[in-house]
Amino acid sequence: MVDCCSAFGLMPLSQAKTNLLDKISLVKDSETISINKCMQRVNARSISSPINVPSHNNSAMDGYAFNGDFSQNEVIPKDHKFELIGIAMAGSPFLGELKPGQCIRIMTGAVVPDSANTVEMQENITVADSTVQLNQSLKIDNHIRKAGEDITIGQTVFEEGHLFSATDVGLLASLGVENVYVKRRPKVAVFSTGDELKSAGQSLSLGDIYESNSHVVIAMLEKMNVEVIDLGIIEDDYEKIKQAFIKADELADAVISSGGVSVGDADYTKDVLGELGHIDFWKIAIKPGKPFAFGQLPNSVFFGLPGNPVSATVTFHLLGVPALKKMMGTDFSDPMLIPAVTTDRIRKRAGRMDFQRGVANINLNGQLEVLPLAKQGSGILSSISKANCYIVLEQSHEGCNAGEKVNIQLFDHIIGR
Ligand SMILES: Nc1nc2c(c(=O)[nH]1)N[C@H]1C(S)=C(S)[C@@H](COP(=O)(O)OP(=O)(O)OC[C@H]3O[C@@H](n4cnc5c(N)ncnc54)[C@H](O)[C@@H]3O)O[C@H]1N2
Ligand code: MOO
Repeated sequence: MVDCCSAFGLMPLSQAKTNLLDKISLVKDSETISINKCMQRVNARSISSPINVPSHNNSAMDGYAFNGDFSQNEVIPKDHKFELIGIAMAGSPFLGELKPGQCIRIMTGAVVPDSANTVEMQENITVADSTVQLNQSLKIDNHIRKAGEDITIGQTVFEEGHLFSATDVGLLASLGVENVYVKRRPKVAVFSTGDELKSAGQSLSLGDIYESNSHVVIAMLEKMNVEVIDLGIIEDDYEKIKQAFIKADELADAVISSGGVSVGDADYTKDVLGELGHIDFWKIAIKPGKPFAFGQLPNSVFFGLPGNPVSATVTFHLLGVPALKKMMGTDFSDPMLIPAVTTDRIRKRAGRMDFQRGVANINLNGQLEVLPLAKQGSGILSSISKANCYIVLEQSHEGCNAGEKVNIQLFDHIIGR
């Protein structure tokens, strides 16, 4: 049976995504870099811990470490007194041995000697001369951070394919790791097509607009930490667009253009793609973003984003991001769909899967709600700039009233940490 969309030449998003991802291969090379440069880079070799973290039992508080007699029951009673025999600072351990009934002064992070079996914070202690008295009863192992309780020596800390975050950099540093072996950054060439497109600083004649799609795409590519090759604005001229394709294909693993993928008289993108390479598909059953084109060039894969700014952003999010993540060698699974209640009526006709722009937040009842933004046109860049999520409406969805449940996808879950 032919579904409504393939009858009109529109491919369902899931099928488009599967087709596209099948054609994406992982960048081959890897390199060694400093951990300080590894944010948003993909780990190319599993990393195991060279040490225990923490490497020694240490105190979680400024206070006193005791050798308490826990043989009767597991609590030392309030008012119990200990003899104070020394001090342990972070970086200056106490090297003696505590006998039962003895204690030492200890600072947060200092080694708890093997001969101490519990720690109390100084607020719960009374000290007079060399005697330390408990203001409340004390349990064994209190406030001791055990060696290896976070990570044990030899434990795998990062699998191959892990995308490093800022806190991962800290974790690597805490293990004494200086360098990591990571996948090469994919090279991505970007250009925009259109006679009407001008750059900031240029004056606008009637019909001209300031070009924005490459700025959005490049900003998102930089967030993904891929290598960007900015080829600028190309006029609506078949030969010039062809030359841009050839140059981009020579330089990059992936080429992303915007504009010229519809049916207008100056929409040359897919014709050039067909001449130089192969069109895998064109037109998908989504709104916005229907005329997206995907194909292959001799050395690279090609993503033809539609010119309308919201359509370009949506198609980059839905298809460009997972493809590049796959190329980078990291997780490219779909971002979470989260149920939320719409605060307003949503209009939609059955046919295309719709990615409306919304603002999600937790209301006073603790419920996740989403406001569908009023202006949903595919040229309204300010709406997507205001939004923090997509309201994801399946192809057959026919709109709904305020108070009904819809699914959302948070932008932060799409483009990553
Ligand atoms: N007869 C039909 N016309 C259109 C259809 C259709 O199915 N039949 N589809 C519409 C849809 S949906 C979209 S989306 C657009 C996509 O068209 P193109 O990819 O060919 O894009 P352009 O025509 O070049 O531009 C569309 C629009 O976006 C502005 N634009 C283009 N590039 C940029 C840029 N880099 N920065 C900012 N704005 C840009 C451009 O000025 C136009 O206003 O086609 C519909 N038409
Ligand atoms: O798909 Mo177009 O992107 O609806 O404006």
